Amino acid sequence: MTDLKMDLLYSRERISTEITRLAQEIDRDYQDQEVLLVVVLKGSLLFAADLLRALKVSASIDFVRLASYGSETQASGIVEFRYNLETPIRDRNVIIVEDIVDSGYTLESLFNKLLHQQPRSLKICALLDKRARREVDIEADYVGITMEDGFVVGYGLDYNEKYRQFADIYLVKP
Ligand SMILES: O=P(O)(O)OC[C@H]1O[C@H](OP(=O)(O)OP(=O)(O)O)[C@H](O)[C@@H]1O
Ligand code: HPA
Ligand SMILES: [Mg+2]
Repeated sequence: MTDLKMDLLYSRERISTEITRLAQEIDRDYQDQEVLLVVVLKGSLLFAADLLRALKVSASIDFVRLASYGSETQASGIVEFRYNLETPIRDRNVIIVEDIVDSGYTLESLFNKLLHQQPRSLKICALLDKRARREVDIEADYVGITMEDGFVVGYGLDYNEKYRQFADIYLVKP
């Protein structure tokens, strides 16, 4: 049961189709190389698991925990690093895995931090791209779905820590 009003926006089938395509693009770009997926917890958990399973290229995985939204639907602009990578990324092909790019603050701070550690390459793979709300100049290299404005939940995305468990993505009604 939910206490928010919401409409189905992207079905599990649509999500799966986009992830298959993203994995094909990554496989093509990194033929005969290895990649390290840097997964931004918590929201990207389900996306990263499905993307990892869809990849054919040799892939490792590590995690960072960033948070800026808390119980709000607007970016606070303050990105908190709650825990960090275990893996040294120097000379690695790093792909940041994000569930959603919204204001861009989260990705901007992570991207700059990782860039300082001198990876061989650094790319961004985002399931959802909400361009309407962008406040900083950052773009994902691999984008699942470019969406309209609106707050979404499900498939890892939360409102106040709830609804991450839904297999589909829903648009919260205002
Ligand atoms: O582009 P931005 O405006 O920075 O928003 C995107 C980020 O916000 C959400 O994380 P949140 O802070 O809610 O943490 P969570 O992943 O634990 O839910 C989302 O999962 C992205 O990481
Ligand atoms: O639309 C959203 N839903 C959930 N979390 C988010 N973090 C940024 N934008 C969103
Ligand atoms: Mg959140």
